[in-house]
Amino acid sequence: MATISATGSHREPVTHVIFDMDGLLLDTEKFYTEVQEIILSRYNKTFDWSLKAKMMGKKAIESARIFVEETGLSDSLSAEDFLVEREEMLQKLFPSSELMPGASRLIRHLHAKGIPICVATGSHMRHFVLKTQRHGELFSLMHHVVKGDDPEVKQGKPSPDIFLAAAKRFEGGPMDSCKCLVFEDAPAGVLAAKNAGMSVVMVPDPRLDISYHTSADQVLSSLLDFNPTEWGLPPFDDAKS
Ligand SMILES: O=P(O)(O)OC[C@@H](O)CO
Ligand SMILES: [Mg+2]
Repeated sequence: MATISATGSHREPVTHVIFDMDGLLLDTEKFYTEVQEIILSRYNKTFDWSLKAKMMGKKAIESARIFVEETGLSDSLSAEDFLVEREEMLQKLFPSSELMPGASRLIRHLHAKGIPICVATGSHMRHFVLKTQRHGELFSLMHHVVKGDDPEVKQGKPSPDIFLAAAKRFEGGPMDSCKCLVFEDAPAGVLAAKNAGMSVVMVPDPRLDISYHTSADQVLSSLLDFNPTEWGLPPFDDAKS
């Protein structure tokens, strides 16, 4: 089934699109999960999706603090040391990052139709470069990319900072928030988009608790299920009428 839920039945037509990156365009959330499971196993603890839900989409140091606190490890492992340990493993994994289903099709479609598109990711510059190194041509279609270590992003998601900065940098910006559609996979990202006054399509991992779906305007199981015309955007050329 394409649409899991559509909590906001009234859809504002949009003119600009902002994409999250990790877990939405790129299948990189699995790398974070993998290394966090390895680190926790050293302490005979297990990683679960309730903790994952709190960490994903956030700036590295913010999610590291959540990790050590929620797992009760803060006395033996600082957030900073956790990041150092995680980093060594992540750096080897990121260059093999693959696209999520439907990401290439949707980006190419919107770009071809002249819809301004950009990326707003909690990832900092160094990680962004590693993750996108096999996808340079696709990411070059973005009008701009706002990263987590951008000076304008004072606070990570769920703060609206990153999406407001993204809306500002479009041609003729700042764009009206209500004209911007955000695609997100993370609960913190969905809240950040809503805090910025934008519409948001959530494409969550199926392991995420469905209680996190309620803030999104639409919830899809894949980017392949997105119907641009529902949002006032041009239809896919191969769309069936
Ligand atoms: O904002 P995104 O692109 O999901 O990046 C966050 C990332 O650093 C890991 O969750
Ligand atoms: Mg994400």
